[in-house]
Amino acid sequence: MSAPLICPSILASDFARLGEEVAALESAGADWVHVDVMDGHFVPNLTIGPDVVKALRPHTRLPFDVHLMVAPVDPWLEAYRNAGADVLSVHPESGPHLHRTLGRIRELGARAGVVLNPGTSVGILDEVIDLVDLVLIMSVNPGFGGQKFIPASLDKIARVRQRLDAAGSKATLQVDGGVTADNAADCVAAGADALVAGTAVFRGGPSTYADNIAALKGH
Ligand SMILES: O=C(CO)[C@H](O)[C@H](O)COP(=O)(O)O
Ligand SMILES: [Co+2]
Repeated sequence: MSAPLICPSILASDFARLGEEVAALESAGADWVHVDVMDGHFVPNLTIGPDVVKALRPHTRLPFDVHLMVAPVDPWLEAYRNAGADVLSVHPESGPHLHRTLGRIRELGARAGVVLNPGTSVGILDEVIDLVDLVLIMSVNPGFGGQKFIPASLDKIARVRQRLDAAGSKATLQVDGGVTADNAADCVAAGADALVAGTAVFRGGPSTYADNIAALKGH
């Protein structure tokens, strides 16, 4: 089993020092920077606009993995891509047309991700599997960091892994929400390739980031 990609969510970072925080993640061994975009409408929280992503871009060479919790999402794709997003992930419920949205993300030259909420069936994947470069399984309901991992997510990871393998898809399987060093290995054993973690990376301050990331990788 190879080590998972670790994608720290800057939702849990010090917003007063965001540039330094993303630079510190790179030195600490992170693989991607996960950016949670919330609109106060699709989810009950308001976070990071494209201008902030653009301002962060010169501070790290790590890919920006942008998780869009915005409805409607289509009007924002280009702005986040131009700001420096490498992956753009969308929720089917943020609509209105998932198939068109995923195609548009690829047209913009980004990797296209689809996000499955805890209450969203994995069946929707079958309809768009050829259009996705990443599947993000939410292991909490979206909107806030610091929530508890929903144990049933492990079975869902395994079911999505099976579907991706059966279809010959090389899409990355990512898990987001309540991921810690205690459940990371279970997520990987179930088939995850990439783990998002906010609280588990940032909670001890910058001197702990490298150890926290290593622990999530299983070292
Ligand atoms: O998408 C998210 C919430 O909607 C965040 O990425 C997620 O909650 C990460 O934070 P933590 O690791 O603290 O749970
Ligand atoms: Co997220």
